[in-house]
Amino acid sequence: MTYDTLSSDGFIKAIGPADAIRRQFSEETFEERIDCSGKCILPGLVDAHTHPVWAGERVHEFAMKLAGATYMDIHQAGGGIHFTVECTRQASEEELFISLQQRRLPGLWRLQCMVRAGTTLVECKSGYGLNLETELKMLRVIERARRELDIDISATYCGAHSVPKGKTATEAADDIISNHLPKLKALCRHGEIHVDNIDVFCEEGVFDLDSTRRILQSGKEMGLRINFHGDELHPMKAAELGAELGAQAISHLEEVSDKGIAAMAMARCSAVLLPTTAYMLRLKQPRARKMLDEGVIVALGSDFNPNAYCFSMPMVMHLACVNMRMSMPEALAAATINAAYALGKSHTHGSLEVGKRGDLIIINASRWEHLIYQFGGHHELIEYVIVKGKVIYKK
Ligand SMILES: N=CN[C@@H](CCC(=O)O)C(=O)O
Ligand SMILES: [Zn+2]
Repeated sequence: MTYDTLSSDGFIKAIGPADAIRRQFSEETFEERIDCSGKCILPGLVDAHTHPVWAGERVHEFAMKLAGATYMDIHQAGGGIHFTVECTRQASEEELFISLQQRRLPGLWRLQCMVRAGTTLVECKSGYGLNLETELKMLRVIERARRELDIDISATYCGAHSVPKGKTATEAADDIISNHLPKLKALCRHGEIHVDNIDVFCEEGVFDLDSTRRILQSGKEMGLRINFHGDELHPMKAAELGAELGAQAISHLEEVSDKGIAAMAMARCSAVLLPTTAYMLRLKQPRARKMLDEGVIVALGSDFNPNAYCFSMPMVMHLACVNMRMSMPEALAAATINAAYALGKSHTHGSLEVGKRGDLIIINASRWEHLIYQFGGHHELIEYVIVKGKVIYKK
């Protein structure tokens, strides 16, 4: 039996057997009809964690890591996030925007690459400015992308991505709370930018638990959803903190404690797992199975950033299955409805249901599992990417 989905004004109007849909809508005219015989229709993929706005290359660091340097070795030597911060501070707003959407420079057309890999909703973080001026520049670039591009965006303020040179974590937290957040609030109120989530990199040598708590609490008080980096390289009790603060999501969690997992399940705080990073940095894998068994809402993200350079949610799902032992249905749910949950959008995004957004992909395979099974094969498989009923990519 074949099923048709039909969208009107960007929302799914009906789903059902092709014959019934044809009968029901025989009087209607359509902009486009797509014959999907022998193909699969899936919800558009949702990427719950990315850092797509930055300038400067870090390909040289990949070689350093292959030679044995750890993420923190490079960070503490002034590379990593610090290097990207320097380059991003120097880049103009236009240069940063171009890196998101045009093919001008090799390797830099990031959101379009994500769309080609099936992503229809993506979380985008600031966090390579650290000072107010550059954080706002990044948020304006994200806002412009939100208005001008078809891909749907959830915007995250991540001014606490690293402690700026010359400041302690406490001083950086004070600056964020007293200067960044009030400015952000004013700009959001005037509709100049739109920010959905607040993020902190809670990690040994970056933001400690107390500074993380203060920043997240202040963000929450101004109406932002808490969605932060925690328990990645060291156990920080970030999961316990997130559950206590009512966080919507915590990312990474390679080092989460048993108590943290239980607390997240209880608090309905989702875990955004990032298989590319664990793979790239040869970290221990997050305990996806235990999280799933205990009822945590497990989502996936590409973590696209200069450290983990991957646009592709199909590859992320493949890594989640092989390295984190998730089943293919679990990985698909994590890259669609659960990722939408992590962004507070599961009521409108992340599944094909009448009344929800018409965000979908059509793959040229008779079984949907091919999208995960064919590692790196998504360019061949994905024929259409549709956002709000509009074809935004056609192979
Ligand atoms: N862990 C912190 N932030 C990023 C890495 C950012 C960078 O290295 O530029 C992450 O999620 O992996
Ligand atoms: Zn990240």
